[in-house]
Amino acid sequence: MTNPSFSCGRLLAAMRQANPLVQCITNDVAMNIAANVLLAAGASPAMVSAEEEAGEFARIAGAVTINIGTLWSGGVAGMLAAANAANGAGKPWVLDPVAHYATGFRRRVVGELMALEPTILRGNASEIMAMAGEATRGQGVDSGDSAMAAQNAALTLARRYGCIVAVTGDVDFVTDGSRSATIEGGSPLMPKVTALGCALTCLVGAFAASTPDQPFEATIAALALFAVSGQDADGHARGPGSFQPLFLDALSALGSDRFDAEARITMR
Ligand SMILES: Nc1ncnc2c1ncn2[C@@H]1O[C@H](COP(=O)(O)OP(=O)(O)OP(=O)(O)O)[C@@H](O)[C@H]1O
Ligand SMILES: Cc1ncsc1CCO
Ligand SMILES: [Mg+2]
Repeated sequence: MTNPSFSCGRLLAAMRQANPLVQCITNDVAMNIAANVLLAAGASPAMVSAEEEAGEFARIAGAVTINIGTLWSGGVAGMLAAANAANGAGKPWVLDPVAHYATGFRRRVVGELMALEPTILRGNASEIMAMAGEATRGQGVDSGDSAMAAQNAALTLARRYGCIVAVTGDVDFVTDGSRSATIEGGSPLMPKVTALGCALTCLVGAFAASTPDQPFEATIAALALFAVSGQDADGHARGPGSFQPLFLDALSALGSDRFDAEARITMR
C-alpha cells in the first residue's frame, strides 16, 4: 500500500488548461447535472447523441462517454457510431452500463458496446459485479453492494476486456488489471442526488481526454476530485437538495495544491 506516484493536482491543472471537449451520450436524467459538473470542473461538455452526427462529432471531441441509463431503441445506433468513431480516431471512450442486469435489452446493448472495447468502464458496485457474472443486490439503477465487494469482479473485467475498471460507492476502487487504487472521501448524500455517478462518468472522460496516454491515472484523478469535492460540500449541506449546488461550487473552487493535500488515494 503506497501513495500514488503521480500528482492529481497536476492532472487537474492540465485538464483545466486543455478545457477538453467531451461528447456525452448520457441519459435524460443526467443531461443537466453532467453538463454542469463538467463546466464546474473545467471541461467543455456537448450532449451529442443522434445517429446522424454522433460518429462525426466523436472525431472532433477529446473523448466520448456513453451511458445507457434511459436506453431506447432509437439511441443505440448513435452510441455504436460514437464508440466506433472514437476507436477509429484513437480517442478514449468511457462506458457507464447503468442497470445493465435489469433487462434483456440492456444486456444486449451493453454486450455490443463492450465488444467495441471501451477504454474505461465505470459503474456502481452492483453493475460491475453483475457484469462479471456475480450475484448482486442492485435495484434498478441503484447499487445494493459495496465497492469493496466488487474488487474481484473489477479485476476480472479489466483483464478480460483490457480496460480500466472504476467501481464507485462509499470507497471507490480503480484497476487496470495489474495496478489498483482505492479512493476514500465523498459523502453519504451523493447516492441521494440522482445521476451523480453518470456525471462522474462524463468527468472521467474529461480527464482521459486531457491525459489520453494515462487512462488509469486520469480515472483516479476524476474519482478523487469527486471524493474531495463531495467531502467539502458535505460539511455545509443540510440535505440532498442543498448538497447539489454546494458540490458544483466545491468542484470549481478546488485548487491543485489543496487537491493533492486532501485526496485520499492508496495504491494497492
Ligand atoms: N456512501 C457513500 N459515501 C461517500 N461517497 C459515496 C457514497 N456512495 C456513493 N458515493 C460517491 O458518489 C459518486 C457516485 O457514485 P455511485 O456509486 O452512487 O454511482 P451510481 O450508482 O452510478 O450513480 P447514479 O446511477 O445515480 O448516477 C462517486 O463519487 C462515489 O464515490
Ligand atoms: C433515475 C434514473 N433512471 C434511469 S437513469 C437514472 C439516473 C441515475 O442512474
Ligand atoms: Mg450509475
